[in-house]
Amino acid sequence: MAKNTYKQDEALEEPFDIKHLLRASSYIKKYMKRMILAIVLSGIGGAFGYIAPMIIQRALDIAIPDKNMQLLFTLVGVLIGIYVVSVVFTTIRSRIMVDVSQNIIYDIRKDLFEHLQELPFQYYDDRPHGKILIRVVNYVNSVSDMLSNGLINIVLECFNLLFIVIFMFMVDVQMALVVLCGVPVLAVFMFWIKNKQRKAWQAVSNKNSNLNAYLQENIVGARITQIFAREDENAEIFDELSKDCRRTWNTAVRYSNLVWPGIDSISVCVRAAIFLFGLVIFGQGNKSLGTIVAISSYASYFWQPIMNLGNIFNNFINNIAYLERIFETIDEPVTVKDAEDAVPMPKIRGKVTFDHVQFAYDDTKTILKDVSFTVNPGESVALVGPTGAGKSTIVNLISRFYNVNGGRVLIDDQDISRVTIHSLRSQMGIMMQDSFIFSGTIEDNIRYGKLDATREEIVKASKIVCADEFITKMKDGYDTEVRERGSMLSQGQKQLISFARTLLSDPAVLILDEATSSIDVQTEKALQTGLNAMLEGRTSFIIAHRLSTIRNCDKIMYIDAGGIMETGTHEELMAKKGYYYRLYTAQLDDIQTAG
Ligand SMILES: Nc1ncnc2c1ncn2[C@@H]1O[C@H](COP(=O)(O)OP(=O)(O)OP(=O)(O)O)[C@@H](O)[C@H]1O
Repeated sequence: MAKNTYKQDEALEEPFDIKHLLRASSYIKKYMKRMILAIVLSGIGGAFGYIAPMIIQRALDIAIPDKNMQLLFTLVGVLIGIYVVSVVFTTIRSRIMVDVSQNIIYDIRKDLFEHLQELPFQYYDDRPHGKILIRVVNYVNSVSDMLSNGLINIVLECFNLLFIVIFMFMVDVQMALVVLCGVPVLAVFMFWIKNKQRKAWQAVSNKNSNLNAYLQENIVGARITQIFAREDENAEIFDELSKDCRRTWNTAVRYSNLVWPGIDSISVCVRAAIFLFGLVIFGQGNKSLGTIVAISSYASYFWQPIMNLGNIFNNFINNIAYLERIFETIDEPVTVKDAEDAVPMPKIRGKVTFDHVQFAYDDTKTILKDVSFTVNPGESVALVGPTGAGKSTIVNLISRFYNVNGGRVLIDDQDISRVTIHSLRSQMGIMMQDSFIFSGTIEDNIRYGKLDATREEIVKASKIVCADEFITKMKDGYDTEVRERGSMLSQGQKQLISFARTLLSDPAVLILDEATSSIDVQTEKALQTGLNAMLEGRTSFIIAHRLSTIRNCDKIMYIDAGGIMETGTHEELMAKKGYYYRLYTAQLDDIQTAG
């Protein structure tokens, strides 16, 4: 997906490209045997069904006029037998196909999800998440139906058509030709209506995708909407997007509603022609009543497969576009990935070096220009500076969430682009300002840091970071269910849980990006002991706007204008009376004024 917003339709009207279908065949290969069995069962069931009009013809032309009851009962028995076989075979086929289709959905979703998990931050920065969701949920459903039922139905409908034509010719060649005269008329009508229908349904799909993107954005931003009382404006946008959905849906349904009346009209004309030709033009008495009834039945069957093939063709065109979108996502380059000769990162001691690092998120602006520094194992470093200076960018590069554009980031003198990402990140503890809480219990959330941790280890970590006190006050303690995103917890509580989670993972390098911003001063003071215990023996990078919290760090780096403007301890930088001094005193002044 190119960069996109909820206001932009996705390009779905692609020229039919067989390569997507060929690629998709990898998803159906392992279910081929079952699909062939389904085709055979349906073929047999269908063929049996088409014998019925011939049996009725015999009943009307022979058994009833001759009053041959034995023949009549035999024919009725055969009819019932045909019906039973058709039903049994069709039911088995349906079961097989439901199973195959669900397996294909599972396989494609698995590939998509695994890939989405590997995609770099940048991918998610550039796209509405609602549109990513619609690919994984709706498009995959639709495509899997095409790959399973769609492909089988093409084969079956072609067989159906063939059977019907053969049986019609077996009943009467002249009358069969009369029926076939309706085909060109039907073909023109189908071509016109299906083209309209396809475009109309693509528009529906696009508008739904836009609505989904906007809805998702609004659910996440519901609090901000209410804070800024933006409900009316948002409702208006939502209203417009909903109207687009309604309008496109109505148009699509209007075309769909034209299909059956159109086909019915052609079918009625053909059947009228059957009676006209059968009873008048070919001469009275030349065609038996049974022949006319049988041909008329076949003629009514005849349109169904043609109509179904038209629908399948339409679905194919739409689904090929969906397939392309799915493959586009699967092919989205994982720009941050293991090098081919990547080796596992040995146990980290904690020396972190930036060696002439250059970095830009995009072509518009260089964020870090030739940044170099070294942090020794066990040192704590605070990154300070104005907003947007590049502090978070620096810590994101240490964990290799982005690749550097120039220079190297080294840990223990090892270039981190040469080690496996998993071995690197699994030794890092990263705490962001927005502490993400998953649905589940508090214990589950803390255990996220170490999946095999015991309850004792969890409680111990919580005690160190001062989370135990508020957790044990809750009715169910560590077993308290926190709803999605931890909506029942305060920001500070979420951060404390996050601290416990990080401590449990026992990282060699610790990154705290505004991690204590939501914790009240009192708790922060209490937490400081825990925090000190946490920092002990680990290299740590701390970003904090509240400068009082980083005074004791071994080193403070003042970041601005794409580089490090000052480095030193709190005392050194205060004595220097430079950038840090001004920032610190300004903050002190603010506190005193507020006090
Ligand atoms: N995903 C992104 N894509 C493009 N530009 C980005 C992205 N993330 C950050 N930036 C830009 O990079 C610059 C540095 O951002 P960064 O988040 O590192 O600043 P910061 O010093 O941590 O700021 P703050 O103190 O406000 O958190 C900013 O100008 C920001 O606009």
